[in-house]
Amino acid sequence: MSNQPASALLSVRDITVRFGGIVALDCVSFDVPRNKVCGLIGPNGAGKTTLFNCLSRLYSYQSGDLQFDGQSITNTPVHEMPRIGVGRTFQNLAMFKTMTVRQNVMVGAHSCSNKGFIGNMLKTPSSRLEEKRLTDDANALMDYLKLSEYADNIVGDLPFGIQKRVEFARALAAKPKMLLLDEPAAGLNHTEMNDLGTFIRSVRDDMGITVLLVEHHMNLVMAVSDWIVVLNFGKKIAEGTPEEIQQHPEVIRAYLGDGDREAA
Ligand SMILES: Nc1ncnc2c1ncn2[C@@H]1O[C@H](COP(=O)(O)OP(=O)(O)OP(=O)(O)O)[C@@H](O)[C@H]1O
Repeated sequence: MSNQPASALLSVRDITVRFGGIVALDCVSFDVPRNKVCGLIGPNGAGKTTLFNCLSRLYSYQSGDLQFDGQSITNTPVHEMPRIGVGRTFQNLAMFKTMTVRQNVMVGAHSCSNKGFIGNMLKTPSSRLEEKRLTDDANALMDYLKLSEYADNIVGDLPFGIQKRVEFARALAAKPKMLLLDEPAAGLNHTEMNDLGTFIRSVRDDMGITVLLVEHHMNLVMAVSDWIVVLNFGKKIAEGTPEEIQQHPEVIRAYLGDGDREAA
């Protein structure tokens, strides 16, 4: 294996976000290397979701730049994000709950399709071919995520853990280069959490997808991350390997230190 550092797929450069008087992100910079799992952690209110929302282009930042695959995405509209290769899941599942599993996965697939509305409407030969390719890909993904038996079930009728897998399938159907996972372990039982760890690693290893993971379950973050970035009160306080982060004095203080602060 080469000793060269992996090139960054995402570069976060001096991002600052203010909400009135609150500085949610204060000049935050870090790189996410290609084909790695990067954990983004920090206590409540540290700025993790705000950063995810900047990356998804749901929030604007007052200063700084986000470079994805060598290009600034500062002016990229939110609807373009799937097409440039950024996929995302949400804390509160974002899906069409009255549609079937298959229909949800096809929505994800269509979000990166290059066939326009007119081509699809007129059913041109090339749009029919494209539709077949998307359907085949969706079937393969449902297979991969063990969802085939639920393909024609309404999503809202399925147990929570399966709905989560549908959300992953929908995000993966758009063939992202990077997947943003926002607290994917929330609400999962122990077995589902173990399956999630396996899934995150396989997304990296089998599909070559880079993952940025916001998660409060430290065991999961430490088990799956190649690199971890720590925020506290909107500032980056540390980054490193899971081993380095677990021993980092400022990280330990951030998680355990409220008592010290009050005592001071
Ligand atoms: N839309 C908003 N309007 C005003 N303040 C906001 C908004 N979004 C976030 N904030 C504030 O910005 C700060 C960072 O919040 P953020 O939700 O990004 O933290 P977080 O690390 O994701 O926290 P948690 O782990 O609790 O989800 C907090 O002080 C929060 O109250």
